[in-house]
Amino acid sequence: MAVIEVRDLAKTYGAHTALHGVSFSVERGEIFGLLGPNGAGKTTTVECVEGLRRPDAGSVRVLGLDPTRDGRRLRGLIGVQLQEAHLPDALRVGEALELYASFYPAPRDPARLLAQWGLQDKRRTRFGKLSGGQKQRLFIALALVGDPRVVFLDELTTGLDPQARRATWELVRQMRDGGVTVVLVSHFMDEVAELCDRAAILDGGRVVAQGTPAELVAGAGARTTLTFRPTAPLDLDALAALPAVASVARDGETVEVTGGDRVTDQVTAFLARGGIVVANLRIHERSLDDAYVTITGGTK
Ligand SMILES: Nc1ncnc2c1ncn2[C@@H]1O[C@H](COP(=O)(O)OP(=O)(O)OP(=O)(O)O)[C@@H](O)[C@H]1O
Repeated sequence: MAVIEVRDLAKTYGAHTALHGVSFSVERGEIFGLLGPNGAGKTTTVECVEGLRRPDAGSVRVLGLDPTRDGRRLRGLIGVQLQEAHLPDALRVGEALELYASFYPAPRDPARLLAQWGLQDKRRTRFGKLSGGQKQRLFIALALVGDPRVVFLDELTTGLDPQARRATWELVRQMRDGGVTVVLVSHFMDEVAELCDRAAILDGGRVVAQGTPAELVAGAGARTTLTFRPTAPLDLDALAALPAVASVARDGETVEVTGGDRVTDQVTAFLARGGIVVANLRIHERSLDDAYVTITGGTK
């Protein structure tokens, strides 16, 4: 069942159209990514879904509720990761969680959340004294304290070291495995490839691609590129006729072949059949990062 259903969402700020009919849906228990370059419309979209912004046209349903009409009820069911500026430096970690817990009818136990997010030793530490990673974990704990069914995470791991990023990803998976639906706004393709079950790429206020990370990669064109230098004459037409090969090009002595899933097997078998030894063989598998650059024209 779709937990979030967005249809033909449109939003204009003065003369500037930020969203031109955005549609996507998020299923229960998914981690869904929203990607796109600066100004693509991610924040506007998420704010319309959260009920913080009123769309000009289109429809949004979250857990069956209309965020513009049923905003109060909806806010009790969703969690939003805050940005840093929203907490005063003097507030202690434990106080922040107790305060946010007091806003909800059936909050999670703050002490358990602190332990779960590795902040039990920081209960009495003031917000201003936390490291970047600890602040991030506190924001996530605050987003979860109301026991939400849908959580919105924005720039989840910005500023975290590689180890802290991986630890955060693991906690987000645990969140999902506990039945929470997660919407993740991100600029990091490795994060999306690692975490998201599905994602939509926004560009210029439109959804330009959506699917699983693997589908996004496959949809952006040839998946694999092989380059090599043959040490004997090579029949390029016969190479191009192999079923998995999409293109063959020669640049000086180097041959570049692109193609689908089986291209590496077919090209190496072809070379072996002809007894052709190659030098400098390189195989590049298209990543989500490559696909994103192709889809959005290179900006992040
Ligand atoms: N309150 C506003 N008033 C006027 N224009 C706005 C307002 N908020 C956003 N915009 C414009 O709408 C477009 C979409 O902005 P939005 O913040 O939704 O993009 P974004 O994808 O979240 O970008 P970023 O990655 O930079 O956060 C941008 O061109 C932005 O300048």
